[in-house]
Amino acid sequence: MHLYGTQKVNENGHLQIGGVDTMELVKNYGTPLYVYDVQLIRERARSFKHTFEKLGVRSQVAYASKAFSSIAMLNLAEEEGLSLDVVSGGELYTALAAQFPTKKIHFHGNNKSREELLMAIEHKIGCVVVDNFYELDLLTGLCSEKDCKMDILLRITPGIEAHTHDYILTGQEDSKFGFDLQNGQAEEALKLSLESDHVNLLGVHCHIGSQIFETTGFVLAAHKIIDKLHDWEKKYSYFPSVLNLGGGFGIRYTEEDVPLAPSDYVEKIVIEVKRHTESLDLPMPEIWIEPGRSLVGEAGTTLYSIGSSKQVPDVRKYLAVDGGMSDNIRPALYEAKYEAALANRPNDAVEEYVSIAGKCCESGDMLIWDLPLPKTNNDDILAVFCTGAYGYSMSNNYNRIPRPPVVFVENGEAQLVIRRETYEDIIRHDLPYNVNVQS
Ligand SMILES: Cc1ncc(COP(=O)(O)O)c(C=O)c1O
Ligand SMILES: N[C@@H](CCCC[NH3+])C(=O)O
Repeated sequence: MHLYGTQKVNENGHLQIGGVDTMELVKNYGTPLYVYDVQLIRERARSFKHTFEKLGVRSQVAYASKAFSSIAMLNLAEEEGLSLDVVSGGELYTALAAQFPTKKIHFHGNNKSREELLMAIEHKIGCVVVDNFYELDLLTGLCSEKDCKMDILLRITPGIEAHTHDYILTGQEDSKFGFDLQNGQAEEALKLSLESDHVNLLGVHCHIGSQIFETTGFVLAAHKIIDKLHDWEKKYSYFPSVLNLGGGFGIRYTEEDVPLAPSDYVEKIVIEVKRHTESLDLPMPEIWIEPGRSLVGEAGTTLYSIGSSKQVPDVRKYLAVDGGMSDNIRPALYEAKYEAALANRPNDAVEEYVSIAGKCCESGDMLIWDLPLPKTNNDDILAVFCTGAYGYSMSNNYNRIPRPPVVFVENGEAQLVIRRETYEDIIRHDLPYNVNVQS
């Protein structure tokens, strides 16, 4: 069993996280339950930040809040000195509710609405990462109406195929995101931005995909962009102050995944960017990155109660838990793999292989295939590891299942930071249909 962060097997023989016995957590908060190891999140954030400091490079490390957005999480991000990437009015609203410093918020998205851009303008956020011509036109129009100027980055698609799942690739030419670097769109966007009195072009952005284990893709993207910036500097006498290389740094879900440490990703990429800019006699831009998964992924564990089981003779045994694709849709969506263990007796010997099913009415609602476990009973608690990124944030109410709560643990203390949804919450927005009422 691989233990993450502060996880250990304690004197009771139970899995402990952040100094708190997971059986205590189950007793106090029930299951399913998302548990976050706060110290591990802090360590990750510090590792990214300190590496930039060590290399003497001006930087911003923006937490990509799509990975897990909640007021408490954003409080933590602020405490650790991170900036913030939001991609919707809802994520921005959460940041405002958390009183996150607005100047450190970057607004992403490939189809920001007029209302969302107005929200960004009204709250004077740090910058908008402009994704397309429609948005550039909309934003300059709104800034003109409001008589203001917004700092922007242009999102560029560098034409890089990173090695990851097709659905989480974003840097290739045939992508819904960004201005294409090869076909002239990026240059056209640059010209329009430089001509506008209502946007201030801070620099360029690219994000090549997610769950990436090598630095080759990042370095290739940076090189392609810097080469183009070199041409543009000669043509337009413009060189950006910011190069944002996005997120996408991989984490360990299973033993098949061998990610680099955050410091290694940063160090390798920054050294290459420095080398390349120097070779072209260009200034070193400020480097921004946007890690999501790598800040929170390994810090999250989901605790489930074990319920029914079914033996398909000579094929497999299914073991069902009290959650599933409603709290972790990644296996169904990406065939994502996870490891798990019994939280109440993690060191017991393996006796069989079982496949962990969710409780949703969907054959594809399987969390883990062929998991080695001791023989289980209904008092057992299954801990699924590494669920901190895109677990809660992609959770849903399929089959009208309430979302589980989230607990932060640190230094032996547990704190509820998102409460469990109730059935009342589930019907909160429903209205009856009364055929006799015309409205
Ligand atoms: C623009 C942008 N930045 C950052 C991220 C965060 O990615 P990850 O969670 O893989 O670090 C994403 C999501 O893939 C993204 O689309
Ligand atoms: N949600 C995805 C990654 C997409 C990231 C957003 N661009 C995942 O769970 O892996």
